[in-house]
Amino acid sequence: MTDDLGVSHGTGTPALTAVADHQSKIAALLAPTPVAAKPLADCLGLALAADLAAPISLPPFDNSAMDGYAIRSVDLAGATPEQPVRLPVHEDIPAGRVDAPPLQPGTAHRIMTGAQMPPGADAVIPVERTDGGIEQVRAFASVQPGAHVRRAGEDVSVGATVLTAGTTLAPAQLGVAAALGVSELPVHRPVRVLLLSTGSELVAPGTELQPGQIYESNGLMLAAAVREAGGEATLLRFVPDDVDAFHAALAPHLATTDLLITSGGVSAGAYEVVKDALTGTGVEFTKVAMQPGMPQGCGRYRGGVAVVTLPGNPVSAMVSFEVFVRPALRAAAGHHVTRRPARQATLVEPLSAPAGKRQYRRGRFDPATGTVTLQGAPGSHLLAGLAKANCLLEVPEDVTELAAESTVDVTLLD
Ligand SMILES: Nc1nc2c(c(=O)[nH]1)N[C@H]1C(S)=C(S)[C@@H](COP(=O)(O)OP(=O)(O)OC[C@H]3O[C@@H](n4cnc5c(N)ncnc54)[C@H](O)[C@@H]3O)O[C@H]1N2
Ligand code: MOO
Repeated sequence: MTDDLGVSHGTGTPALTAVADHQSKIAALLAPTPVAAKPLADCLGLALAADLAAPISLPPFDNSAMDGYAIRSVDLAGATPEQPVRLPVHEDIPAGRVDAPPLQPGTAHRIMTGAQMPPGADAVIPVERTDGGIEQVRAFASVQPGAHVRRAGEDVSVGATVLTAGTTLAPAQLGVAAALGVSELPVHRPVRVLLLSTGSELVAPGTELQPGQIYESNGLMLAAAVREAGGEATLLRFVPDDVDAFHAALAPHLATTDLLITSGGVSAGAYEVVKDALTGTGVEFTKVAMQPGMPQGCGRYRGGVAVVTLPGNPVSAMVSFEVFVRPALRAAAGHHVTRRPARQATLVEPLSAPAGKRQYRRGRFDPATGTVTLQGAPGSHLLAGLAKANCLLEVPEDVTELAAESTVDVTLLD
């Protein structure tokens, strides 16, 4: 028997965990977050926790769609530029005026966009089709009954379901809630994520690199990914490679954390602090049949906080976040849409992939041509390729070669 490194073993080599199985395990770790009412201004990006029924109709009353004159359409029958119809103007109705007297036959009320239609009028003639008169008006065209009138309830009828539970609240959803007079909405609290990065070679961007050091990037990148997914992120960087220091760093945050995400320190080396500290606390480590992102772990720290341990290689960490964490995080925070948009695309160049692993390559999808171009080699340290990519290509476990022009599944990242 030969393992994924090409090394021969006896029959005791553990099988790789399937991607779907690890996804399910992580999804099962996160319970739905609590629900609370929040002011609309604080709801952007959160998931609505209950259907929203319209407390009023929209528009609430019949109103004019144009600046012009409220009239009876019969009074303008036959009006043309050559033979205009002349009507006396009795009232001015700006938006907000509600005491305009009923329109008498053969007269006009000057009316503004959004103003309530006066009783007796059945249409509006826009000012551009008239001479714009104040005392009297000459209309140069006829209009159909109902022309330029916005009817009460034509957008929303009172009681109708306007937004369903699980909707992610974006500007338009907040807009319609405000238009309905709703000031706060029941929403799920975001998942509170503690990000922890270890590694004695890591230093903060902005400082000078000493030999053997690299800049810490996973923590910042994953914190941004958590926020982009609608979660709350707290970042703990430069936790020393020491088991006691690791537990001490965690302790003050446990009561306010739903999910701990670590990166690094989980593979097969001698200084794997995450693995050393979390083994025996309820976290299990495994190798998943994917590339990048093979070394993974998850569980509950001392029976409480959910834990996901991501591999340290930066591309592995980000791809693993996309595949395992992001959908679980969104589901727990009540979002019905947990997955990013998927497309099928035509591969521009051939590629090779390892047998028995699902490969995620970084690509640029061109929506105009439906093609996808690889961004860099498969190596999981190649962060610049990820930064140029707008999608992940998925090569199934049983596929080792794809010719140019093959159809591939891609997940859009932006
Ligand atoms: N003998 C084996 N070696 C390795 C295996 C294996 O199965 N057997 N797996 C390889 C794979 S695949 C991966 S992925 C990595 C995962 O390693 P770790 O999760 O233990 O991560 P580290 O060793 O701590 O770091 C890996 C790499 O990433 C850099 N790193 C780590 N954290 C950060 C950070 N916060 N910001 C930027 N860069 C970071 C670190 O410097 C290393 O270069 O293991 C392989 N090895
Ligand atoms: O899984 Mo590692 O993620 O191949 O670099």
